[in-house]
Amino acid sequence: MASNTVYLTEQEVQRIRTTVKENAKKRSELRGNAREARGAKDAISQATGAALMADMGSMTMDKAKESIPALAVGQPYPPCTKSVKELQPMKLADLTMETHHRGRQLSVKRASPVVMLTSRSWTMAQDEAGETERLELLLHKTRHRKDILDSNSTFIIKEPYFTLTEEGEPTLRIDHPSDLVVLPNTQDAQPLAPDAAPEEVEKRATSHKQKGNAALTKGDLPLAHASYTAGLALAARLPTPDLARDLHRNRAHVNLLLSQFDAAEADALAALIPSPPAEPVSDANDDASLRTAELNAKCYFRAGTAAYNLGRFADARAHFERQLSLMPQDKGATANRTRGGEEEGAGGGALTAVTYDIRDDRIRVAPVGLERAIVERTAKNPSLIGEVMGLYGDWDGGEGKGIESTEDGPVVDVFRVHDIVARNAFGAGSKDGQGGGASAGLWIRAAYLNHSCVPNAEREFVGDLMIIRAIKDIAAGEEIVHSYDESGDYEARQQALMTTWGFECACALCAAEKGDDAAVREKRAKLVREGDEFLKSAGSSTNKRLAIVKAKRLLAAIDETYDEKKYRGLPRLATRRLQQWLTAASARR
Ligand SMILES: C[S@@+](CC[C@H](N)C(=O)[O-])C[C@H]1O[C@@H](n2cnc3c(N)ncnc32)[C@H](O)[C@@H]1O
Repeated sequence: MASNTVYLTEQEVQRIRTTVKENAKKRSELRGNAREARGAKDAISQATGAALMADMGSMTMDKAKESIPALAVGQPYPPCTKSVKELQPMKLADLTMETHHRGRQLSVKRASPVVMLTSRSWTMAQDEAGETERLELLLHKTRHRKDILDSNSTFIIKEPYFTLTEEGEPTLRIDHPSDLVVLPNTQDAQPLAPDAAPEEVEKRATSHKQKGNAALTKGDLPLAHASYTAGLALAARLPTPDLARDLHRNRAHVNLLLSQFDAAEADALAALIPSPPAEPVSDANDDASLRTAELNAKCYFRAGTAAYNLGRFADARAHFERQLSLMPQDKGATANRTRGGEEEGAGGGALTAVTYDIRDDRIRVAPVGLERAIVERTAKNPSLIGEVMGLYGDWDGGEGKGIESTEDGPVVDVFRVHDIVARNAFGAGSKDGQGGGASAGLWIRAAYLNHSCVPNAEREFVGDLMIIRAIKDIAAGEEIVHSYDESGDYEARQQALMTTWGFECACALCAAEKGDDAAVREKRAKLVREGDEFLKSAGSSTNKRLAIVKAKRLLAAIDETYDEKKYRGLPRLATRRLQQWLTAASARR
């Protein structure tokens, strides 16, 4: 994104820098020190008070204060790449300061209310030995729109990281969602004997299905999903597949609602009834085949919706075509089919944060809502992980590089997502990505396009649909390039490209501008600034004729700074905005 530099006062910048650096120093000095035990009673009452304050704050003005969180970034570490089974259990008493306890796992339960803040939530947790410690979850603190910590389940923390909060308080801190495993609440599960009679198995599986349906009606999607899954485990033991198909079909629907599109498509296809042959139903008396066609059409609709949301438009179209061929009279199917072929950006989440990156000492505004949406979407849909993680980012994942799952589920490195978003996201609704992080999105295919100041393509948006449009003839095999930053001022452009994307542009235009005399460049930059000032006031000018004369004069002055021969065939970016204004103003006259 071109405009992710935030304008803070020098004092504020210094304060953020100093705090983050001092914290980093303090943390490194404490590394390896033994943890100090906490008094359970005090710890719990501290969390209870803070939770109350946070709740009250969320209803009052304090929310605004927390709604732009400040986050220190640039000290990435990989997520745990082992399964819980492969890790050695440890106790809270074994924790040492500023340590990633590699190869270990910690089992705790929540012992206090959850303090829910915008970018993080925390609680006091207790292990079996009765020790208490603070546990904090960053950014990715919700699952199924519910705070993960707000649960009575057992939490397994994989390779726990024990550190200090920004305020200097010791805490267990979880950045990668996959480092926290929430054990299902198995209290009421009574396993069925392996040799139970099929009637008994069917009865139990049906009861899970009914429980799932009831949960779905109430909107309790996680419970509906768990119930259908429990039902499926039993239905697999039955001699006939009908109940399993029903459960798959229902779970496909829940998976769609949970944005688990990989699983939704797999469920929908597993629910297909293979016979009678998939033909249009012509004989209305044939109830059984009509019912089969209806059910299969439903499956194809769910599979199509899933594929569409995964950005696999050809597959989505194929599924919708099948739905349509089974139920030609179904108008919904026709509408769905026409949607296949649209491009989609993974938008979502207007939350922004001020970040201080320790690596380059810079303060930026990061669209952390987008990061969170991408982490959630990829973690729920593992088929997308490779595509997203293949994009360019500074942190390559370290030891976790290329690892997309463990036995416990998908693994998404949040630090890599952060860096990828910084280098690859664009703001929808404006060509240059200006407009802050609120409407930012990651368009995976477009993100593979490189920059040139002499582009052969431009991006445009229709809603969240990004269109890459050729602006000149492009030969077969020629690289398609667009401009990340169209600033007419060479220095400003180079600075934006370096700050946001980390490279120095070496295109023909930059080579020519770099070769210009410093005095010429300064003169041009000064005229561009003058032009910008002029454009700001030109709209309100009462004497249009005079304004046009002035614009033409400025344009001629900028033009003069370009050497005719050297700039032959190259765009004169510094003149662009004035040119555009003049064209529009002349047309209006
Ligand atoms: C949006 S990505 C473009 C795709 C990227 N090249 C890749 O392979 O994933 C932006 C990154 O590509 C590189 N890049 C893009 N245009 C470039 C150019 N003209 N010169 C050098 N590096 C460029 C920079 O590293 C930049 O941070």
